[in-house]
Amino acid sequence: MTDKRRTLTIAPKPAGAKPARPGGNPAAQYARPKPAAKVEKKPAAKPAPARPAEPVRPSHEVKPQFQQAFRPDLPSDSLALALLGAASAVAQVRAGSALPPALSNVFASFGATPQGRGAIQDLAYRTMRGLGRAETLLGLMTAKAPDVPMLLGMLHCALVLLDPPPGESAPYEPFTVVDQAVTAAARHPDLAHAKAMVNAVLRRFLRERDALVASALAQPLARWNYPQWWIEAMRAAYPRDWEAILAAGNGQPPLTLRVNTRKTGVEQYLHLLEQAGMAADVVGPHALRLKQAANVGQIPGFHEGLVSVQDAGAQLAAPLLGLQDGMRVLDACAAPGGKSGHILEMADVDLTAVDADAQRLARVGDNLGRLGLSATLVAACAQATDWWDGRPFDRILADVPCTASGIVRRHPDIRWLRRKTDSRQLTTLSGEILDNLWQMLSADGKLLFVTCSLWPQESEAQAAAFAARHMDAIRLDAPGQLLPSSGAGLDHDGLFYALFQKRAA
Ligand SMILES: C[S@@+](CC[C@H](N)C(=O)[O-])C[C@H]1O[C@@H](n2cnc3c(N)ncnc32)[C@H](O)[C@@H]1O
Repeated sequence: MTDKRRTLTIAPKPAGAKPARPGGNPAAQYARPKPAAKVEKKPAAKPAPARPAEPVRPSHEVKPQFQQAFRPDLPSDSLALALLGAASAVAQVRAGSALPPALSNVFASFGATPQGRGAIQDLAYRTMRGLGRAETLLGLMTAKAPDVPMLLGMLHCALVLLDPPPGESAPYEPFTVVDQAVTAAARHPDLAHAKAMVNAVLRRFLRERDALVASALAQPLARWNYPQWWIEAMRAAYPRDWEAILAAGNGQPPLTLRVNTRKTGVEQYLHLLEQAGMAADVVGPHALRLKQAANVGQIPGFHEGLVSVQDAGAQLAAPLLGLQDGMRVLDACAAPGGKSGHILEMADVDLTAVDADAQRLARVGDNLGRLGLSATLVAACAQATDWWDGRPFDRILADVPCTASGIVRRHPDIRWLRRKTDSRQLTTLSGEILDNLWQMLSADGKLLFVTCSLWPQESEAQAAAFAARHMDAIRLDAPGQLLPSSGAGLDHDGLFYALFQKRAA
């Protein structure tokens, strides 16, 4: 099967121009002809040393400009448009963007309707979860992966639809997927040349599905849908649990709510949900897992601040701090403010919320506003002191930046974006943050170190190294490494908690 590459048309040469000679300057053939002018004779200059001949760059070597934002004239609720939107988002992730901003770009450039957004988002997230398997299948059917990002994204998205994960039914009939993928390809400038290839690959997959899937599953990339280095690192870190951890990261995340006990109670809110026809399980002291996902607009009392969306594992942070009214509390990496809100719901404290990202920090203000709570917001780096007034804090929450390897079920793009070396850089930064914050803690005060990482170097090893550096740090009881789990009465992401108290002088 051949993937015919597009060639660029070369601008016509000006009439009368000499044919370009091999070895001439390729740019010269496009230069505007100089007006005829009197030429002043200069004394004869030394002949320039002969330059090595530069070959003319053939047109097929010129990288085409891809049009990932092109919106063809297709019905806004068609699967063809959803395939193109998702393919564009997937292509952006492969180029290094996180999925949420990639989707925002697609929605804006496509002028997507709410229904269209839902379809594009669903397909893009599915593809992130099944990318390793789709990539492996495509590799089995083509000699070389297509180098047009939209084409690659389109084939991955279509294969994910034709090949749902075990136990899940296919969301569309196979012939619909093939028909819509070919229609989409025909209407897009990056794909039109490969319309026949899209058709051939997808039909071949349908014909040879069993053999292709069996062959693909022999490869860890397809079996687990994570990069090879990630699989190996997880296996090394968790020799007993690595398979369950990888599988958990491929599951659908639940929608878990935190009940705002300043405004209502768990039983009372469960009743409100019931009245709205929504069933939920209790998965923590204030945590309710909805049985069916919903938009926040559909959640009773959300806009009035009765509840927030927060994973049950993340809901452990505020209670671990042992808060009391009147305390001075620092949330050092606060945005978007999930844990800040919980802290303020639990006690009347004077909260300072710091985050290095001013845009994300604004979301802390929005979230607290919805809950009817407030804090002092500071856009600053937690490893610096220039923002600190020198007054010690009674409690510090350090929910440090990390690789987020524990929340891949919510952010399935993370595994494809991270590099093996990211962890080392983030560990250095979080070590600096912890050391800096320690001096801001009062004697007897408590610092809670949190990550949403599963890599031990970011979590337990960091906590142990911190304790070794600070002889005045007493390590108190805390959950340590929580592996992602879901089940009856239990459902949380992978998080790490270490709690330290400063020895009184
Ligand atoms: C894990 S998130 C915090 C989540 C938050 N605690 C919550 O519960 O909603 C980490 C945050 O650290 C911020 N951050 C990254 N580097 C930072 C730094 N050097 N100083 C302060 N904040 C930083 C990021 O902008 C991000 O918002």
